[in-house]
Amino acid sequence: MASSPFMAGSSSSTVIAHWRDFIALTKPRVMTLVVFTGLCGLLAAPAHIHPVLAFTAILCIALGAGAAATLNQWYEADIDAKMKRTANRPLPAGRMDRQSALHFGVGLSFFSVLLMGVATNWLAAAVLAVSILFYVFVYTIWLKPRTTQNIVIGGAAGAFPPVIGWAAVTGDIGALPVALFMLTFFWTPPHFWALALFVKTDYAAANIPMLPVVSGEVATRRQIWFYTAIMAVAAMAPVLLRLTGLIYGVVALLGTGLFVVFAFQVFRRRESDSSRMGPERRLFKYSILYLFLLFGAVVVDRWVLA
Ligand code: HEM
Ligand SMILES: CC(C)=CCC/C(C)=C/CC/C(C)=C/COP(=O)(O)OP(=O)(O)O
Repeated sequence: MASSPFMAGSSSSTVIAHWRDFIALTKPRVMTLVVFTGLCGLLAAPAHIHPVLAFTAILCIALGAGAAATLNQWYEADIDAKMKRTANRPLPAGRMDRQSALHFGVGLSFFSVLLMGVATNWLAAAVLAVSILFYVFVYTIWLKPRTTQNIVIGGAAGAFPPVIGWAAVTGDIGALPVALFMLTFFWTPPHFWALALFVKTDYAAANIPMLPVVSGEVATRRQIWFYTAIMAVAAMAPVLLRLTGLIYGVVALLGTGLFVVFAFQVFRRRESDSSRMGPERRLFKYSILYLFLLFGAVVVDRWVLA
């Protein structure tokens, strides 16, 4: 126990971490969807970019998101140690010292933003910087330990990638990436609170004021339903505003319809069901597929109907 590097005297004790632990710090599974939404923002833009520059822009989004995730874990090592889901991460498990994680996170942040600026443009680099800073300072450090609305406001960080992808190609920010930002922004509460309903005890153990812990399950189910309704409007907005075409319209209508059904099942249930496929788990898993589908449809729409 005394050798756990984030505990007493942690910053001076050095553990030689395996490269796999550095990868783990970047939360690669979560980042697949972050990178995908960034890629779709880039591919939906009405401009051409050299494939090498496009690849570099997406790499920068991946590295920036990974840097933000690393700094989140650097800051939260003690919290992660208290939750079953996160206790085996490199820092709480003692496979890496905090200083290495800090250097890695800060270095990657600067590298991703500077490379983005040099390779594409400084607007894309600035938005990337804002999303990293937002995730680390606004969400992780400021809101997460303080308010049940932490993920609503803090979730904005995860909604920036389509804006960054678009800006990397065009040098500006159009109506479509703003609409995609809104979609991801209002998608985040049902995505996260569905999960929080079945890992509630974890957050209670770590003393994090997540909505189900503080306000209870009924209030959480109501809020999931509320944000799903707004998300449904945001999902249909691109086609109603003629920013996308019919392919997106059909995918968004069917996909959102199913989302609404699953969210309603979560809303109607009064007691928790932590079975393998209870409504909360189903909504959480579907939320991920849903965002992949809608963002993919934006690109198919643009390339097929172009
Ligand atoms: C404040 C906002 C968000 C919070 C608090 C949140 C929280 C979580 C948590 C706790 C998990 C469980 C997996 C893990 O242990 O790491 C998860 C999974 C996931 N999240 Fe989110 N999320 C947020 C926003 C996003 C955004 C913006 C995206 C992508 C656009 C995203 C994509 C995913 C994906 C793909 C998974 C599944 C990963 C896997 O398969 O293990 N999340 N999220
Ligand atoms: C380009 C760029 C910087 C993108 C950032 C993307 C971003 C903010 C994604 C948020 C996703 C995420 C893993 C939240 C976890 O919340 P948590 O850290 O509270 O979860 P935990 O309990 O698993 O630590």
